[in-house]
Amino acid sequence: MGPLTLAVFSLAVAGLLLLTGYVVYLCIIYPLNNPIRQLPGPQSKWLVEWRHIVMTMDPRRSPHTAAEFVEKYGRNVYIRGPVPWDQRLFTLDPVTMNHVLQNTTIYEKPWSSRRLISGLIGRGMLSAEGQMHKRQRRIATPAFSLQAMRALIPLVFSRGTALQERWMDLIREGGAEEGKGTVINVCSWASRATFDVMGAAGFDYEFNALQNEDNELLRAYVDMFETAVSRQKGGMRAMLSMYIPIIDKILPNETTRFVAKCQKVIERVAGKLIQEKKRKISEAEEKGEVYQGKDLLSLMLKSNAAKDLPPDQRLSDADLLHNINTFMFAGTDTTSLALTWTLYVLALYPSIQDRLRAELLSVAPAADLHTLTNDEVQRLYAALAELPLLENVLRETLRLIPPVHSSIREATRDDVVPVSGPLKRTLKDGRVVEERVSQIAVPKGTFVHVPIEGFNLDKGLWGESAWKFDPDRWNDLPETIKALPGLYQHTLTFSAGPRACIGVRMSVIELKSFLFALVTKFRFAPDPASKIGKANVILTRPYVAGRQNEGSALPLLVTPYVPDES
Ligand code: HEM
Repeated sequence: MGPLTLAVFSLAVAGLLLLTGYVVYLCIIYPLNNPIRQLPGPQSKWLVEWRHIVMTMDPRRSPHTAAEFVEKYGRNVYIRGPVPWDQRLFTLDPVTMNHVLQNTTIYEKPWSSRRLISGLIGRGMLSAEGQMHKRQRRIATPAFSLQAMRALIPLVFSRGTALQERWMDLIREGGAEEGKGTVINVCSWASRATFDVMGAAGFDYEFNALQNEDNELLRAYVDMFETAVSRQKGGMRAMLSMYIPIIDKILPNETTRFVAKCQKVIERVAGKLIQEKKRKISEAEEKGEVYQGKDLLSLMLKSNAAKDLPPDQRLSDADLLHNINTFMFAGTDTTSLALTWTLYVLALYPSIQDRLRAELLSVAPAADLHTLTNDEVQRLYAALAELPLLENVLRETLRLIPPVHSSIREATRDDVVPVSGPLKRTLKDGRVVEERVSQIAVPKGTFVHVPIEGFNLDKGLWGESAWKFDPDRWNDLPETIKALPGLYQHTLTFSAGPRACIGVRMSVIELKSFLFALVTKFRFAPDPASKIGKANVILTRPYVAGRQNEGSALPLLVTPYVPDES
């Protein structure tokens, strides 16, 4: 063996030893020494552990799991993620949760989930951390102000009216007899409508998804997001790509090639839109005018060009494009699923549906929606915003079926988190004892599971009826609720703290406007041929039992509402 070969060999051996040492540390030493393991929790004996994730994240099981955890182990529980170094704190303690969600410099989104998002839509607000995130959020905040959102109301209403008209067409085309309806997959239509809203409101672009789904940019977004959804269901390769992302580069498969193709289309078409917008803004400036664009992109470009913004705080065109992608990803299916689930619960509770319709009709203008002027639409929305049952129905559906089921954070340094009550510990002989402590140690690298649905459905906080749809509960909330963290009505549906949803106002406007357009024109009833189940595939989606492989669907019997029938 020559000296060069020997050196290469020695280096390779040293590298292998280092790698083995690191793997041993990650898989054995770090997990065994993490004090989080002292907390009680379900057993785990395996190197690769999926059961805890399934128990806590599958919406068919998760409410039972959370209730059982609180009963058996208390509100701070140790669970395992899929890999041994994924040591998780599962907390249903509002004080602990508040600490984690407020302290965004300590608790970040884990590298693996950020990579997954950024690999798809780039480094927008959803996946950025630290200064980069702050910069993006600062530039975007004015675009989501109350005033900016109000300006979008007529645009949102026009898409609600278009959806109403499309459903009327479907009922006519279905050849339903007078007074009879047809079965409509409300899930896919709600999704098309929210894509149209986001195209127009996000970057002044008409997808025309309610007319057909052929638009090149629409197809790129829809196909790319669907690939992400199907990947969530997907086996060993998906897991390997999550933890060892370079695999996608070295061994691209059909999925990675397909996503790259969609990204190219988005870069080309949406990239051109950004350039056109910039041109329009500077043309207006040259004429001494202010460009009047009301869409999120125009408003972000304006705040990005503000004279008092230091140059190192400005976003590049790539950052802007990634944030447009982020709004498409974070703002379309979330809202369409919220609408879908609301129509579903209204179908299950016809008396509440009737009460809601009566309330909506009490503010309905005599003229058809599409004939209203912008001012009339604004007045109509102002009246809708004051309706108590509409507000309660929305709060209650968003509480009961939050589209984002749960989230996750990782401690980027050692921390101690406050806890509100005694901790339970399971002794070796199986006895459970309670210990009075005010905080627990959370070492760097520990994951914190954020059970959004878990908090929203907690019977200890919301009372025995927590799992039931009861919009009237909002007229008389228990005191325990008012101390809960949450951006929206004491629920975690839109998360909490500096990383909470930026689009909450926009989605409420969409949901109220769409509910007005749909519930005043149609009656909704369950489709007797379809049993609906829930699954958490990135978001909590409806599926028809036995037909899960056809994708997310929620067929409802939709019948035109005839005003004098009740
Ligand atoms: C019913 C509808 C919606 C729900 C339930 C929802 C829920 C959420 C939740 C739970 C988060 C936090 C995610 C996490 O911590 O992992 C979030 C973040 C976010 N949402 Fe929404 N969202 C909705 C609509 C929208 C809309 C309409 C937009 C934009 C147009 C939007 C844009 C965003 C963005 C950009 C973030 C990241 C914020 C940040 O990290 O600073 N969302 N959303």
